[in-house]
Amino acid sequence: MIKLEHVSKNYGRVMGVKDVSLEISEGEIFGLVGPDGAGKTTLIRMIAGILSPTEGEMRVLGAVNPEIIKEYLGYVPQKFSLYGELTVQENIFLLGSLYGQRKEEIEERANQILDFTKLLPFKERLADHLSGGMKQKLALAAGLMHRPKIFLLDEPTTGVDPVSRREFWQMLYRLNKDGMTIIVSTPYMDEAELCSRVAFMHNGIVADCNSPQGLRQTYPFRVLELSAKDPNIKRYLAIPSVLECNKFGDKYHVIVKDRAALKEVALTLEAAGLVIEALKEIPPTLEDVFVALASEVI
Ligand SMILES: Nc1ncnc2c1ncn2[C@@H]1O[C@H](COP(=O)(O)OP(=O)(O)OP(=O)(O)O)[C@@H](O)[C@H]1O
Repeated sequence: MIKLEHVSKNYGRVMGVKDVSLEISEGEIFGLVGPDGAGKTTLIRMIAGILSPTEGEMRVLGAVNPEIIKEYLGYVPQKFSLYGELTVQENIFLLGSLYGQRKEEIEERANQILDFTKLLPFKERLADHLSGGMKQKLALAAGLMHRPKIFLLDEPTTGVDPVSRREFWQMLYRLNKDGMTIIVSTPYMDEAELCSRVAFMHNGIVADCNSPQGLRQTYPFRVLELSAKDPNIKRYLAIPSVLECNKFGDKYHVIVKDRAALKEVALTLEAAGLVIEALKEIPPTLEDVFVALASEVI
């Protein structure tokens, strides 16, 4: 459905995206994750036809012409870009008219999507007076106006409260169930878990791309979860069998090569006089995988 072959984008001397080849199939919820500046926005904007690649080729449903591609796509940008001084309904109506839809068609579609996004009771409210979560729903509604086949969303839930985030994802799931292909960038690991496949971006490249389960299964190391209260834990664990030690909430994830390291870690910490509250092997989380990909140890 979407095919990128050796796509690159440079902004003068800065490479936003480097030699990315990807295929996204119909019906996927395809996630893009990666640290700030990894190239996610650049990639999404190229697929959306807003930016042109400096190199490489991109096809969306067989088309290469951005003007044709735009017809198939809905796009929710990272920053709210609708009119704050217009009401919810006026924003939607305006978009409908920009797409050249007839008045009755606009009204019918606006009612459908405002109902779907639960914005109907707020249709007379100025966009500027909506909460962060509702603004994102309005952006989603706006992107749906022309019935796109593919929906691109750039960090749509960043800064949105957890309840609104869940509601937003329920909407994405319903759209996907009705046949829409979704490409979404997110900084949240729980959202990455909800995708059919995830591409992890780093310094403009796609470092890995697989299902969340596949990413965890191919992770080559073991993860030890450690609970111990000492600010110097990382320093004590500067031993050959420990590859990395990362803080996860109030615990640590100690990344080791093999199971034998568990004993060595315990002995090292005990020798340093540390009280270990808990130390056990756990399956790797997506975050473990991404941390390793970002530090280029896998
Ligand atoms: N218009 C621009 N001019 C120059 N450099 C840019 C421009 N847009 C992006 N970049 C650079 O390209 C790289 C990729 O940026 P991009 O915004 O695509 O990353 P990102 O993963 O979306 O990060 P974020 O989540 O912070 O937006 C970064 O180094 C960024 O500074």
